[in-house]
Amino acid sequence: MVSQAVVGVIMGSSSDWETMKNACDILDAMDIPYEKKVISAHRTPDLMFEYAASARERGLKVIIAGAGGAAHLPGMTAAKTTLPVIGVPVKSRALNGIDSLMSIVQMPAGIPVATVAIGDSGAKNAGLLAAQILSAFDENLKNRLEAYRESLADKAKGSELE
Ligand SMILES: Nc1c(C(=O)O)ncn1[C@@H]1O[C@H](COP(=O)(O)O)[C@@H](O)[C@H]1O
Repeated sequence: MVSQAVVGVIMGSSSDWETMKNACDILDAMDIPYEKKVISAHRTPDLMFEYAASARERGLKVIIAGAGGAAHLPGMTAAKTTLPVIGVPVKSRALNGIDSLMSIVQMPAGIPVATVAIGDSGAKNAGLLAAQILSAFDENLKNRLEAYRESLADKAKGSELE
């Protein structure tokens, strides 16, 4: 049986997948059911509106939205839902993702997007943030997150320098 998705991972283009895969890898590792889709505020605006407007009633709890360049997807998604939206600035070819970051982070007061860092690490942290939000209501997930943190600490303590 496929579990009901609680996280929606959306991205402006299939070219964002290499970055956004990092968020999905974390969700897989944390055993969190999610769905992933290409949705664009620019190229498929009606689909974007419909997706965001129906997200809560379809059972989603958090949305992770990644986009590059003129990255309107996270903010426009946030405008159409009161679910938490985590924005991932995808590294753009022309401006290295600074454009994506500025587009996503500078939301007007009232419509927040929780913005992470540019690129792969940001996407990974978006997955972790989604997990941490859900863990406020899920003891087992909290335990998995604690085990993950312990593995990070063990790795750091085991670091060898030349
Ligand atoms: N920023 C957006 C939006 C949006 O914000 O709605 N839709 C697509 N894009 C971005 O355009 C970049 C180039 O896309 P292509 O590689 O398809 O040309 C991608 O990083 C995508 O997120």
